[in-house]
Amino acid sequence: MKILVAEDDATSRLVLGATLRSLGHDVTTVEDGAAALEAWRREEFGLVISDWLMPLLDGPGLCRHVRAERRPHYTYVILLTSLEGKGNYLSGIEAGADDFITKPLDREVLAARLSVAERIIGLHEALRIEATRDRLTGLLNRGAILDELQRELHRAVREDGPTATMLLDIDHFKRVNDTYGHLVGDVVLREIARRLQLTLRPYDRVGRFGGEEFVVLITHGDAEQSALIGERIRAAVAAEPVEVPGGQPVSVTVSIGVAIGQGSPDDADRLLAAADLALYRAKANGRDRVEVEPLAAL
Ligand SMILES: Nc1nc2c(ncn2[C@@H]2O[C@H](COP(=O)(O)OP(=O)(O)OP(=O)(O)O)[C@@H](O)[C@H]2O)c(=O)[nH]1
Repeated sequence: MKILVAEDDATSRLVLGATLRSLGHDVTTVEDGAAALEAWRREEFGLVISDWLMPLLDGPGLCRHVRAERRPHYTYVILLTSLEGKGNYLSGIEAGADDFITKPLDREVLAARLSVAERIIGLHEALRIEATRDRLTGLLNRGAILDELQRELHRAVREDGPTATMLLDIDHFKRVNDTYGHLVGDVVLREIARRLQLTLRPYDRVGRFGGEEFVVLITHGDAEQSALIGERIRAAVAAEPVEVPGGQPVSVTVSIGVAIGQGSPDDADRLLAAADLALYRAKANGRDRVEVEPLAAL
């Protein structure tokens, strides 16, 4: 497990770091709460073990920041304390800590608490996946891809670069359902999702927007590059009919609308509306095609 240790006492820091490493963990140690917060913002840690009293930012203060700044993955926080008394434990929990370990440290107690931490982190992760995935295709669901779009817009603003949003809709999908039945329709949806993932780079994100509509976010996508990617997706879908268990292969095509944004994090709705407009044009112009909508005056 990736663990961040915040402890101002050099000897305790050394001992705790060495013990955690000997238990097989990947450990980063820092000497105060502010450095811990900086490291936590920079990297992903499953677990933070923090001393209570530290210069600059104390353990509960660090907890409050960790809980206030939303991250996709849960961070489990254990506070180290030699302080006694219910009041303190309660204020630590209220600040967002998950558990306490009393100093001086006992290796067996530490190992036991870490296995509880791993169990809880695993449960959080399972819940997160359940809440963000589309059951049928395994892609991000509507809520999750909209969250990703928001993050992508913040990144584009920070880096002062473009970002592209693509809306993709299977052509005449109702006919597929009507002709072959819903189960075959589902096979087609799953196969389109698979081809989309194969065609995209690992850092581009794809989600099911609803029904037979998908969203693709192209990081750093300008108009020219996004049109090329859209074309690659279109061709990958049209290239081969979808194999269906026990039935005839089904030929499908997709229409794609692309919108380019480079403005404010508040542009999600405008970007989606522009991509929808381009998609409408792609449908009106004969389907199985890509249309790009440049975003004017963002
Ligand atoms: N099998 C299956 N079908 C779905 C699912 N979600 C939506 N659909 C179907 O998708 C079809 C969408 O049809 P329409 O919106 O009329 O559009 P279309 O037939 O694709 O035509 P164009 O978009 O104009 O090319 C409907 O028949 C829905 O029942 C799903 O999860 N599984």
